[in-house]
Formats: sequence, C-alpha cells, structure tokens
Amino acid sequence: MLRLEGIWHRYGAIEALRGVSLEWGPGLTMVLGPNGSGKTTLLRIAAGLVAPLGGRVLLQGRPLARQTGWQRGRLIAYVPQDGPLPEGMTVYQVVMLGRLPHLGWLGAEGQEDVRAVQEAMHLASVEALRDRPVQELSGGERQRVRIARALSTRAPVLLLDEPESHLDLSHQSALAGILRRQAVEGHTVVMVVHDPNLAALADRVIVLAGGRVVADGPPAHVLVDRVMAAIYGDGFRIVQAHDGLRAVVPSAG
Ligand SMILES: Nc1ncnc2c1ncn2[C@@H]1O[C@H](COP(=O)(O)OP(=O)(O)OP(=O)(O)O)[C@@H](O)[C@H]1O
Repeated sequence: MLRLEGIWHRYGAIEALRGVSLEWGPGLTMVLGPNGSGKTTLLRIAAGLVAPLGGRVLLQGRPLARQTGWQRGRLIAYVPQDGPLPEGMTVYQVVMLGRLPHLGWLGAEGQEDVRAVQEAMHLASVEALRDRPVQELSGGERQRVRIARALSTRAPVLLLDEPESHLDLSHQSALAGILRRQAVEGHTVVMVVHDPNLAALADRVIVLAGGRVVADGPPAHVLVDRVMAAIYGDGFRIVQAHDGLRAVVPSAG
C-alpha cells in the first residue's frame, strides 16, 4: 500500500533520516524511538507533507509526489502531534473537514459525508462535544477531534503522530481498540508512540534510532531487553506481574 524506498532527509546540518526503506500494508504498526530519532520526519514524508531529499514514496505503486493533494487526501489521513485547530469552528465542522478531499472546495456535503462524520465522532467519543467551539476544548478533547477528523476521511491509510499524548488511560485504551479494528478491516495504520507497552498491542513494531531502522518485527521479537536497552539505555526496568504480564517502566536514577 505504502512503500518507502531509501528515504534520506536532513535539516541544514542535521541528518534526520539516513536511508529508510519500509513497506506498510494492512495492519497496525507502531513506531518507537528516542527523541529526535526521525519518527515525525518519517511520518510527514510518508504522508506527503514533506518531500524527502533522497528516495521516494510509493502509494498503491504510484509515486506519492506525482499525486495531487486531493488524491493523497482521499488515501492518507494524518493526525499531527499537535498544532492548532481552526478557530471559530465547532467540533462537527472540524470533523467534516476530513471529508474535504471527497467534496472539493465547492462541493455540498451529502448523506454519505454526514454518516462518515457521525461514525467518526462516535468512534472518537466526541459526540457530546458536537456543537462546542474547538478553541474551548481541553488538550485531550482536541486530540480526539483530530482523530475523528482523520477517521471521517475513511482513508485506507491512517498515519498518527503520538495521538495518545494528551489522552487519559481510558481514552488511550479506546484509541488502541479503534485502531486495531481499523487494521482488522484492512486499513494500513501507522502510529508513532513513546510507550513501549502501547506498542505491544501492534502487529508490527519498528524502532528508529539516529535516523535508521534498528529493529522491525512483531512485538514479541522487538520489545526485548536488548532492543529496549539500545533505545533507552539503563533508564528503564522491566517488571513482571505474577500472571506473567511484563511491562517496561522508567527507573528513577
Ligand atoms: N524543522 C526542523 N528544522 C531543523 N531541524 C529539525 C526540524 N524538524 C526536526 N528537526 C531535527 O531532525 C531530527 C529528527 O526530528 P523528528 O522530529 O523527526 O524526531 P522524533 O523522533 O519525532 O522526535 P520526538 O520523539 O522528540 O518527537 C531532530 O534532530 C530534530 O532536531
């Protein structure tokens, strides 16, 4: 579905990505890595928001760079790490923006668009906020609106940059459930996360370090002491509950 070939990118003297080749098909992939390892850059290049200085991205076998913004918008939905939402709009209106690639600037919304928006608001638990101006919302509520906007697109590829960062535990768990379901329904879902315990819920975990892929595989193969130590040094420990469940937790000092 989405293929990255030899992606290389730099900002001035800073090399952000150094030859990343990946292929993403249907399923839920989570991307882990230390701060500054290139995760956001990778996701923005995959979404077509940044043109890489080297390599290319193929979407359904066609170079992403040659597709129009409207075509990309119907196929890829992107949830940024943060950033403003349009001032003066209600939650419903912002979620409807996700339908823009289907409508065009002057297109009138139809029943299908209304259905997609209602379903997305339900999935992201923002129905009760429907008529609230977005600038009044809390950080977590805004993040759920961004997720609803992306879901309303019904794009086959969903890219999310730390979408869990403002969410409380119950909404994090709900989000993981929604993304799992999307993956089971055949969507290609790629999510940057910082919590390795959340990454354990993925089909595939990719670890970036220094702009390169240093591990890639099922969580049971990637989320092991050796890889975790390579990412986090000795700043963590693995605790094991009596039922066998393991968790990676920060260690103090
Ligand atoms: N607009 C920019 N201008 C200059 N340098 C940048 C820019 N964006 C990112 N960088 C640098 O590129 C490198 C990769 O940044 P990126 O945001 O992709 O990392 P990340 O893994 O997403 O980090 P984090 O976990 O902190 O969000 C970092 O060294 C960062 O300082």
